[in-house]
Amino acid sequence: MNIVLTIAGSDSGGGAGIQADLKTFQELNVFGTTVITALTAQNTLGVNGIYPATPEFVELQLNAIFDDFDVRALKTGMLFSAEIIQTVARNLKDRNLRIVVDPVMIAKGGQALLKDDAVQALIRVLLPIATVLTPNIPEAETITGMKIQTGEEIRKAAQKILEFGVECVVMKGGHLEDPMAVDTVFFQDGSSFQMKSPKIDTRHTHGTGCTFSAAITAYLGRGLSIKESIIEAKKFVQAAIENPLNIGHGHGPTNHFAHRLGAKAEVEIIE
Ligand SMILES: Nc1ncnc2c1ncn2[C@@H]1O[C@H](COP(=O)(O)OP(=O)(O)O)[C@@H](O)[C@H]1O
Ligand SMILES: Cc1ncc(COP(=O)(O)OP(=O)(O)O)c(N)n1
Repeated sequence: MNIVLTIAGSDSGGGAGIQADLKTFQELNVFGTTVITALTAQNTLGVNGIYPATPEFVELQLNAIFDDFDVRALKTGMLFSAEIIQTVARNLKDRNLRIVVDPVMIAKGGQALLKDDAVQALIRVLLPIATVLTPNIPEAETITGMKIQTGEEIRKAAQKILEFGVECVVMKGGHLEDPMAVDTVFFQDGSSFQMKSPKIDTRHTHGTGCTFSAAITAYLGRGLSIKESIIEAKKFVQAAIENPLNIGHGHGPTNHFAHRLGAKAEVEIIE
């Protein structure tokens, strides 16, 4: 069995964070383990409170996992503070791991999931060891300090992110004014490709970023290439958005079961 890990925050509402990651891992036939960085009191209407773990307890969880399991790939989600980021990066360095970094900063309801002063730590210690970084446009703007609206601005920002040391960056286009959900992927060797799918008109998009990065991690854990993992993950999240569950009174979760129930999503790949 392929073992993967998520280092992220708990979403009591079950649509994002650790819960979305574990559901995705289960659906994609990998064994999921967890390191919880923070508890959130959260539902589809918003985040009512955050209770972070101490960096020492994050390290204790990491040791528990690495002392016993042969983890092949992992993802990071909500990391909350510079201290937790430093603890995580220190414990991941020099291990033979494929690392997906989802630079979670702000929840859909506007609540901060990463402290402002933690962004520099993310750039300095986590990006250099990342295999894949999956920023949405606002996150990419914060990381690069650049305004991003056009295709050319996406390319320039991606170039700057690659200079921070990540192997591959997926610039997620879900937040752009576009009838299609277009993600553009850039690699260190200068190659790139685009993934296009119809943008679904729905408010049930809570946890889309978590689900996408968890699916990339699952496919990497199963031994797929970086490119294949990203394409298959885009299909997984598209199917999850296209078949909503109608849970809660706000931004409802995506449907992790859609894949198991045979939902197929068409994603156009443009080289
Ligand atoms: N309404 C939508 N319809 C189809 N795909 C979407 C939609 N919103 C986001 N996506 C896709 O979901 C994935 C996660 O992106 P996004 O929602 O932007 O992440 P985040 O949750 O980090 O803001 C990306 O592949 C993006 O293109
Ligand atoms: C605990 C926790 N982690 C991450 C998020 C953000 O998830 P994301 O997939 O970006 O979805 P939205 O918050 O944008 O709906 C979260 N909310 N909680």
